[in-house]
Amino acid sequence: MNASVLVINCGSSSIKYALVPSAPDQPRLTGLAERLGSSDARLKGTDSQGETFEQSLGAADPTEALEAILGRLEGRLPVAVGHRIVHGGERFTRAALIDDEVVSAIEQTAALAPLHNPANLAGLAATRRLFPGLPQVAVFDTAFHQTLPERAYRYALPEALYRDHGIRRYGFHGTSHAYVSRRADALSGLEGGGWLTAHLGNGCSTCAVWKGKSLDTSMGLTPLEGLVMGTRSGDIDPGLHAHLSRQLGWTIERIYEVLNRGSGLLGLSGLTNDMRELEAAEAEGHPGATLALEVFCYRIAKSLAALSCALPRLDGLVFTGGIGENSSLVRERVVALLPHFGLQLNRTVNSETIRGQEGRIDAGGRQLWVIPTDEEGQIATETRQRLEEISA
Ligand SMILES: Nc1ncnc2c1ncn2[C@@H]1O[C@H](COP(=O)(O)OP(=O)(O)O)[C@@H](O)[C@H]1O
Ligand SMILES: CC(=O)OP(=O)(O)O
Ligand SMILES: [Mg+2]
Repeated sequence: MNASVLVINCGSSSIKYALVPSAPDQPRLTGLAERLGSSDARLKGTDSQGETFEQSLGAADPTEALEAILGRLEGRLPVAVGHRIVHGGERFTRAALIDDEVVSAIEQTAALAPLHNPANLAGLAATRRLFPGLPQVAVFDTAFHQTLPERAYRYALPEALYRDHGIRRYGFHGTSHAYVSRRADALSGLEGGGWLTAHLGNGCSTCAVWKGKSLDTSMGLTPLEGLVMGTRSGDIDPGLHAHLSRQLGWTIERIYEVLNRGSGLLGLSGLTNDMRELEAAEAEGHPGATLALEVFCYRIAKSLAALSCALPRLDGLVFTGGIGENSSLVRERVVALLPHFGLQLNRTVNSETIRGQEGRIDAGGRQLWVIPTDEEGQIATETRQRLEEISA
């Protein structure tokens, strides 16, 4: 199919979009409508000349924001829309063409991802209204991890909670882990290697990939499990909820809010969830920033070491996401915590590797890669593949 796919990632207060042409050398149109739900929503983006723009959207709802996005596509109408849907439960092991039945199946998983799925569904409903004639495809964060073996996806909880309520580990960021592990296979010349991938953005997760399949990952039932993230705690003692409730009288809503939005790098540092600011603050001697960085890197290394058990053979480690792609400091500290893995960092290349570039940063031993993720490109690819299979 030789035409553009419009990729929509609809969050609780923002819509990210990308118009992805089939030819990689053609420019993408990308942007972000943010602060939706406030009276001061804004649309920012980049046009085909690479010029940035910003416009006010007032008190726009998702439909109005999508209409404004359409106005920025420079008349290049897409042939299909690909939606990022965070939770696909056990039902979706791959991308799905959207119809009423698929929408109702996604609605049923909404309880498992209350932060993400309702917003994804609102975007889906608005785009279906705006583009009634276009095929729309749902691409799930969870689908890539549906290859996890049962020993990796089950919690040690009563069986009925799994059987009757779907309580299990699902994993997220699947489009990113799938994309960067495939690139690592291609760049290394290893067909179907054993990779540990670390997606470090605002949300952070690790994954063990063997012959192109996810065998384990750090996120679980929800995107809160696992690593320390920008504002999310990652792993905590499951006894914490009862303790906070009994000792401090906290409600479940308050605990949820603190673990999701007040913890992680922000909570530890008492300063910010932004890695750039933390690095600058640490350099100036801010103790909270130093601690946040230390815990962040240690937990990544610990998670990678644990996930290595899932792999028959470890060929190397891949860093991606805003932090993984840009922070040479975080990469250096994580690698330094894994000396027994036979990892040797090429410090010069590591500190010179810049955003937007793929690069190998080891000095021998197991491979170390920085690979910029491309969730939008991967969603467009899976959208095209699904439509080609259906029309074949
Ligand atoms: N040059 C940089 N150095 C260190 N961290 C960076 C740099 N650029 C971006 N980051 C960090 O990347 C994180 C955001 O990652 P990103 O993948 O863009 O987020 P999202 O998950 O929202 O897509 C932030 O913590 C930000 O500070
Ligand atoms: C699932 C998840 O954590 O997504 P994000 O990183 O976009 O918040
Ligand atoms: Mg992200």
